[in-house]
This record gives sequence, C-alpha cells and structure tokens, in this order.
Amino acid sequence: MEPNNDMILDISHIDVVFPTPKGAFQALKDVDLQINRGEYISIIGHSGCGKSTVLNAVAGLTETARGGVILNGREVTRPGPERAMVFQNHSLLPWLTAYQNVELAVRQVFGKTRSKAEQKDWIEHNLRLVHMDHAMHKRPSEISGGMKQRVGIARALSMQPDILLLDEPFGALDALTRSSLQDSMMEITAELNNTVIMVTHDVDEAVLLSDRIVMMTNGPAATVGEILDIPLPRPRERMALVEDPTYVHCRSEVLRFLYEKQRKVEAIERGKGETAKADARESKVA
Ligand SMILES: Nc1ncnc2c1ncn2[C@@H]1O[C@H](COP(=O)(O)OP(=O)(O)OP(=O)(O)O)[C@@H](O)[C@H]1O
Repeated sequence: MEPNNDMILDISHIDVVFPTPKGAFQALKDVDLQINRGEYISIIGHSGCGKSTVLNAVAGLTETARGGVILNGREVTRPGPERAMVFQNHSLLPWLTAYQNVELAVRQVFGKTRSKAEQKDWIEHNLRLVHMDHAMHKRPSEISGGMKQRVGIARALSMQPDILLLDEPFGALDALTRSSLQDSMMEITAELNNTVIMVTHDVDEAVLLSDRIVMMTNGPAATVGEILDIPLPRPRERMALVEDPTYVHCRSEVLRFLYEKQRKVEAIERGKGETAKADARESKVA
C-alpha cells in the first residue's frame, strides 16, 4: 500500500477497557481511523456508544488496552497542547476575564518563545477570530453561553494545536447561537486549515461541517460502523444546502445508519424480554 503522507493522526486498532465494580467493561473494540491534515471529522453514534472515549484516547486522557494513537508519527501517552480540547460545558476559569483565560494557554505554550507584546497580539488575534474582541475583558459570568464557548474555542486555537478535539461543543446552545458558532467554525477552519475531530449528536451539524462522518456502532465494544464522505464543496451555505441533493443524500445516509442501529437495540431488548418471559413460564411449570 502507498504511504499516506497527508496523514496526521492514526488511531490504530484501539481497544479501551474500563475497570468497574462489576468487572472490566470494554467500551471500544478495534477502533481504527486515519485522519489527514486539514480534515474535519465528525463522530456520531447513539448515546453512550463511546464517542467521547475515542476523543479522550486521542487527548491522552484515557489509556488504550490495545493498539495506539499516533500523532505526527509519535505515540500519544499523555495530554499535550498539540491536542487542544473544547468541551460542551465551557471550562473557563470564572475569576479570569476572557482575555486572561486565553492568556493562560498562550503563556503555557508560547511563554518562553514569544515576547509579552507578541503574546498580547496573539491573544487578541484569537479572540478576534471568534468575534469576541469586543468582550475580551468580561468575566464568564458576564457573557452568554455561546460567548463562553467562543472563548473556549479561542483558547484552544491559541495553542496552535496540531489537532482540535471538540466534544459536543455546541450541544448546550440554543438553535440560533449554535448556527452562528457553526458558521464561525467553518470560517475559522477555512482560514487556518485546522484538523478537527468533533463529537456530535446533531446530524445536520455533522453534514454541514464535516469532510467525513464516522458512524459508530452501539456499545459495549463499540467500533467504527461506517464512514461517510461528504463531497459538498466549500464554502458551504446552510440555507443553500437544504435542498441540495448531495446534502439530502448524506443526511439520510446518517439517519439510516442510526435508525438501523436503534432497531437492532430494540430487537435485542425485545429478545431479552421474550427470554425473561420464557424463563418465568418455565420456572412456574417447574
Ligand atoms: N471512566 C469510566 N469508567 C467506566 N465506564 C466508563 C467510563 N467512561 C465511559 N464509560 C462507559 O463507556 C461507554 C462509552 O462512554 P462515552 O462517554 O464515550 O459515550 P458517548 O458516546 O460519548 O456518550 P454520550 O453521547 O452520551 O455523551 C459508556 O457505556 C460509559 O458508561
């Protein structure tokens, strides 16, 4: 096979097993995924299937029991600023302003290599990218949820990570704020050509933003079920896409996958119910 020189991240056949009071729980089994530089990947799947666990393994927050995560040819063993994460619930320090929250990250990564003036310019540049320059001296309690999420994204971008890990970044926002952040994300990735892995539950969000959608099977022992290419040209305009046949097709492919998985779960549940009823009947007869 030809070597893939564009590949930045290799999630290579990973298993993740958690110890629980009831014994070992295998969350992921043989998850294998290669991501190219500049790609926007979404991970979608039913609740609890293991989407965040994949992201946490890439972040170096969760150990793998088998296989490994290789970023730029190096195995990931711990968290690092080259993998910046944004969570659903903004994790800003409440006593610091938006500017100071970003400054913390910039100091950590560039404290030794950039002058104070360069760091200031860089912090302001990143806050401008997410349209938060007007409120940079406000504390988290003085800004909306969407604005906090923008600051979280600025903080992640300011570290100039090789890869941006977004765990349902817009999940807690109302529909309008969510759309506006999705648009900002598309502008930013077009400008910076970031590599992104985003966990989402939202099919439209996944199709709008992604180059590929990774659809995961249900857990336990969840794995990559199907991968869907989204061949929509960029820039993408959400309103223009509503009736675009490629958009409609991609959307229905993801929905089909999710419904099929759901039907399987329901069939298994029904099967368990029937077995339980049969057991009960047998024990009565006995
Ligand atoms: N630290 C842990 N210890 C034990 N089990 C865990 C741990 N973390 C996750 N799990 C289990 O692993 C499975 C996958 O969890 P994960 O959070 O990755 O799913 P998810 O697809 O991101 O869920 P959601 O969509 O609801 O956020 C779940 O069954 C969860 O209960």
